[in-house]
Amino acid sequence: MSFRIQPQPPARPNRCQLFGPGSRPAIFEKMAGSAADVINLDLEDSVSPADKDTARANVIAATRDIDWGTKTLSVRINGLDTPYWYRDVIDLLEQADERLDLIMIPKVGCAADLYAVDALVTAVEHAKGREKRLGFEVIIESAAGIAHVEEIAAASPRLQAMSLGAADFAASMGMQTTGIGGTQENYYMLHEGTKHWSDPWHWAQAAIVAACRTHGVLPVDGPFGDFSDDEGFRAQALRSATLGMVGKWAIHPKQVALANEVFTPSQAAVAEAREILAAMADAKARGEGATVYKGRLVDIASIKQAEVIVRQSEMIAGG
Ligand SMILES: CC(=O)SCCNC(=O)CCNC(=O)[C@H](O)C(C)(C)COP(=O)(O)OP(=O)(O)OC[C@H]1O[C@@H](n2cnc3c(N)ncnc32)[C@H](O)[C@@H]1OP(=O)(O)O
Ligand SMILES: O=CC(=O)O
Ligand SMILES: [Mg+2]
Repeated sequence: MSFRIQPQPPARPNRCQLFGPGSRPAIFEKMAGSAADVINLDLEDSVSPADKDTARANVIAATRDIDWGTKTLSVRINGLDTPYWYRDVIDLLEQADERLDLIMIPKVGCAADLYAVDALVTAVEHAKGREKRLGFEVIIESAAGIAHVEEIAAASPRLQAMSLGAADFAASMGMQTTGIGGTQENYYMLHEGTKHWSDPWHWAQAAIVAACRTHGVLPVDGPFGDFSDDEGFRAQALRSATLGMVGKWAIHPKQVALANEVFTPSQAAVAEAREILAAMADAKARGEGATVYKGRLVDIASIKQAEVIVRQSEMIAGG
C-alpha cells in the first residue's frame, strides 16, 4: 500500500497515433483529414539517411501550413545514438510553429536520455522565447528500455505517453521473428498435442502499463506491421486495451478506424459501468460497502473500475 494518490495521465484522447514518413509530404493532408487522435510525423526509421534534412524541413513547414484541427501533433525525432537528433530538436524548437505539441523520442534506454533531451529543449525554448512548453512521448523498444522502464516513466515532467515499439524491441531482445506485433507462430504451449498460442508482447506491455500508471503517463501499443490483417490488428488491440493501454499506432490509414473502435468504450460497457455506479450508490445509501449486480459481487473497488470506463468515454466524447 502507499499513501500516495496515483496520478492521472493527460486527459486527452490517444486511441490512435497515425504515422507517416516526413519524407512523404503528399500524405500530410490525408493524415490531417484522418480520424486519428494523434499524428506522428516521422524523422526516424521510415526516412532514409539521404532524406533526413528534407524530411525535417517538410515537417517544420507542415506545423505551419497544415490545419491539424484538434489533433495532438507529434514529431518522432531520431535516436540519441545517431548524428541527427540534436539538429532535429534545435530546428524544430527554433523553426516549427507552436502548434507542435510533442516530440517522440525513440529507443530510450535510461532516464538520462530524457534528461539530455529535456536540457536541450529547455535551453532552446528559453532562448527563442517559446511560450508553449513542448511535451515528450517515448518508445520502449530495446532491452535497456524495458529494463529501465520505471525510471524512464518518472524521468521528465514533460513526458505524456510511452509506446511499445515491437519491431526494434524484437531486434534488441534477439527474438527470432521478423513480425511486427501480433501472434508469433513459434510461441505456443503444447497440451495433449494441441497448440495454444501465447502472447510474447504481454510481459513488456504489462511492465509499460505499470510504469505509466505509477507516474501519470499514457501507455500506448505500437505498430502492427501486417496492415492487410484486420483481425490480427483487432486481436492485438483488444489485448492491449484489456491490459490498460489507451491506444495503438496505425502505420496505414486503414488501421485508424480499427484502433478507434477498440479503444472507445462500447455503449454496452459504459451502460454497465453506470449501472454498477448506481448499484453502489444504492448500497452506500443502505450503509453497505458491497452488493450484488447481475449475480456477481460489486464493491468499492468496482466503483473505481467502472469509473475508468466512464471517464474514458466522457473524455473521448469531450475531446
Ligand atoms: C516500426 C516503425 O517504426 S512504424 C512507424 C514508422 N513507419 C511509418 O511511418 C510508415 C507509415 N506508413 C507508410 O509509409 C505507408 O502507409 C506504407 C509505405 C506502409 C504504404 O503506403 P502505400 O503503398 O502508399 O499504401 P496504399 O497504396 O495502400 O495507400 C492507400 C492510400 O492511403 C494513403 N496513405 C498511405 N499511407 C498513409 C499514411 N501513413 N497516412 C495517411 N495516408 C496514407 C496513400 O497515399 C493512398 O492514398 P490515395 O488513395 O489517395 O492514393
Ligand atoms: O518504432 C517502432 C518499432 O516497432 O520499432
Ligand atoms: Mg522503432
